[in-house]
Amino acid sequence: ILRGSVARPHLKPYMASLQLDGQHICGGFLIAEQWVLSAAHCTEETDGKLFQVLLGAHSLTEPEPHKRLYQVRAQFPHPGSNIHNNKDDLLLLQLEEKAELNADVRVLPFQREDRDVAADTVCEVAGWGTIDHSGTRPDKLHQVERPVISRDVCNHRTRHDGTITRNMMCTDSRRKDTCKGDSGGPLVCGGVAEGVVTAGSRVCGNYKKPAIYTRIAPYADWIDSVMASADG
Ligand SMILES: O=C(O)c1[nH]c2ccc(F)cc2c1NC(=O)[C@H]1C[C@@H]1c1ccccc1
Repeated sequence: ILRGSVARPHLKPYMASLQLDGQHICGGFLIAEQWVLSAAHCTEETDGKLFQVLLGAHSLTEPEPHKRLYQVRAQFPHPGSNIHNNKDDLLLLQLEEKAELNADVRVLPFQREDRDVAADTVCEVAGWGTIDHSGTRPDKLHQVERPVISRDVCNHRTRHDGTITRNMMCTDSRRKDTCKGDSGGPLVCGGVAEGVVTAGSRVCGNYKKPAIYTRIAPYADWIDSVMASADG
């Protein structure tokens, strides 16, 4: 998160850190007791290894009361996701067991109504991604508020030039922005997850390249079917 602030500890109890060998790779969030939603691109360099999912954390390194690392039973990248573009950039992770819910570990509801969030709506996004242009990696969760920009503005020739589909949405990236390591985290508007930070490589903090999110509502049926099928 560029030019945001340290989050209030454990006030975003749905946040997950997707890790490999103890290293934060991407964000994610708890959508059900045994399920975390993230971004499919985050699995690109894992050569088949499964993530571990850290829940209940504020600091990535310090001991905290409800912090717990969960094994993943199975990972389900959206079948339409691919390395060439940001389409269908969603990943469902089934935890090895149901997460123990408490003050620091809670499910975040996601939007099921497929209607665009109005431009200028201020939403918030959090993560353990880079916090400056030198790529400094924070130990504590950071957050930032960002206004939604319309798909037409985001698709302008000088911005994302028509690549933003109706299954995506954008926020203004002037100065304050998401960045590497924040991918997979939720864009929360009015207490509901409306989008997932896409994990395609992208410049951060440049107003010419707004942040891109996968809208969740269009995928509600896919999410429900995967959770129902995998004895979730
Ligand atoms: O965050 C992303 O956009 C993104 N997209 C990817 C695609 C493939 C892929 F193998 C990884 C990623 C990845 N995450 C990262 O590189 C994470 C490792 C870097 C990081 C940055 C800040 C703080 C901690 C760790």
